[in-house]
Amino acid sequence: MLKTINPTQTAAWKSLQSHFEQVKDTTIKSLFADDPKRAEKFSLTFEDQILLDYSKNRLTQQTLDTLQALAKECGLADAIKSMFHGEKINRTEDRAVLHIALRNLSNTPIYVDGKNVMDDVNAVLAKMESFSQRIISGEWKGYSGKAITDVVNIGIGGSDLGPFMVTEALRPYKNHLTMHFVSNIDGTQMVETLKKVNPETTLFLVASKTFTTQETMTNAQSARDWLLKSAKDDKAVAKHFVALSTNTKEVEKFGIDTANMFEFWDWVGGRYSLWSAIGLSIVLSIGFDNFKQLLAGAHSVDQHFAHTAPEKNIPVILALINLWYNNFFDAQTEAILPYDQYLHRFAAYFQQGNMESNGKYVDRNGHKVDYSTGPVIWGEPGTNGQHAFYQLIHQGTKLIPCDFIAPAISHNPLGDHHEKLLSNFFAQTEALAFGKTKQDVEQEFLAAGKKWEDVKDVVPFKVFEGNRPTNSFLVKEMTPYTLGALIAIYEHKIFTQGVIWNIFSFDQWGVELGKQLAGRILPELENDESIHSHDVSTNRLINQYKTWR
Ligand SMILES: O=P(O)(O)OC[C@H]1O[C@@H](O)[C@@H](O)[C@@H](O)[C@@H]1O
Repeated sequence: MLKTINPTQTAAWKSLQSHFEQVKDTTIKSLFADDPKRAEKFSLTFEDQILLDYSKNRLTQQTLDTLQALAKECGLADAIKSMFHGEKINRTEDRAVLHIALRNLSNTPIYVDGKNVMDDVNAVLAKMESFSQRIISGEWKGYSGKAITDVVNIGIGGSDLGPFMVTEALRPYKNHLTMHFVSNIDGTQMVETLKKVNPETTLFLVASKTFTTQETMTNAQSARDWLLKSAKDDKAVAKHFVALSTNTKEVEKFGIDTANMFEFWDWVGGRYSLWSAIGLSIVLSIGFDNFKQLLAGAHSVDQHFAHTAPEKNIPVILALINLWYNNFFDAQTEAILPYDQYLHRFAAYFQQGNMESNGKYVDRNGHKVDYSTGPVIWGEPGTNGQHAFYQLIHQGTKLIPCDFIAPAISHNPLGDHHEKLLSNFFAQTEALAFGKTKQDVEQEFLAAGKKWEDVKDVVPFKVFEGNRPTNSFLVKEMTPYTLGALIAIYEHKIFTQGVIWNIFSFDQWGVELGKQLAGRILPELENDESIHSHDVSTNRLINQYKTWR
């Protein structure tokens, strides 16, 4: 089970506080000057596929050692064992946390309540394999006898972001099926999607762990109505709708045959579910063998996380580095910056992954914390971000630790595009770490033959103080395997931080209040009567809406 220690009360935290006072003004530049072997010491390679360089950070070996001592005092090693052994570490929902079982290709038994979950996991994987083969080969026919050409995944949050991110990231592995994702309750997304597809050849995947989520159920109902308008026979539903869910009863109620249901279980968190039946859109898009490679990459990282010494453990090190900025430098955000267009939803995916997991102010004792927990996660692919928000990262007043991710081998070697992309990837972390001094700026002006009088006023604006921390992930090639590994690295980083912050990373009560209030407001919108039941601001907004609509 997880310990319930306030991290700030540990001996290691106190050491970190005094250590912070000693090193807070040390620059990355001086750390490199003092140790020519720094890049070698502060980097790790995962299976000759991913090089993680974390040397461009504001930390010393002593920082890392003390952070490791903190993780130890907070019971990280036991917490990892608890998760892998299927203990109910999601205590507020009384559930185990076993996304690692979904990709447990070694098939070692994992028990929950005395039952080996691997039997069910393997059965659903086999069902996903045979179903996807029938769809991809064209053997499965729609109501009018035509093969499926388009797949629409209807889901939101964890039932959308993961499958969408991965199918985009693995486009080079795609088959002929066209994938669509509808998540928003805003009818616009469904209407625009339905314009692109033909009811005779479209398969809808209704993806919802609970099968009660308002957005998904409303979208699924509209899609069903749209299908039946053409098919004019309820029997068509069985040929065009499948469900990905944990809730058999609700699936039946919706009218989807449970033979067309792909099950998963309450020990799979929504934001950790792309490895489960929720990944069916991924399987349909890239085929089962590639999906299995995705699982294999994640499984390999699971083994690394569970069995590698903490000082060589990639997710642990990443967790500690960002905790250092979050809790000692008071950094509020972290940017994820993939230099890979295919990863354009990677930051959005981990926005949910991280913020829904560690955005908590109540600790595992039920008390309000007096330290900072999960950061704001954001990011966009490079080089687009460089021409938008990097100004603030380079010269703003906020400290923003950044993760840079790039593949060495491009799937699209067009002219010298990839060299140009990668030159930017390398240049940015160098610029952020080492900056540009006043002397450099002056030298540059002199070399360009400028007169000192003409340029001296502009010098301060051209100085980069540097010392902005980054991690670099250089991935050999973005394959299903390496992508699976990369996602699992981030998942376990989030887990590690949650353990140390003494919070529950696998519930999400913070999403409930808004849902509850929307449920109360919806019937109030049915007529044009003036509303007085809320605070004055909300009343006014509702009443203005009623006059304008
Ligand atoms: O998969 P379903 O049950 O539709 O949930 C979709 C999403 O709903 C939200 O409210 C959150 O709870 C997310 O964690 C979840 O991924």
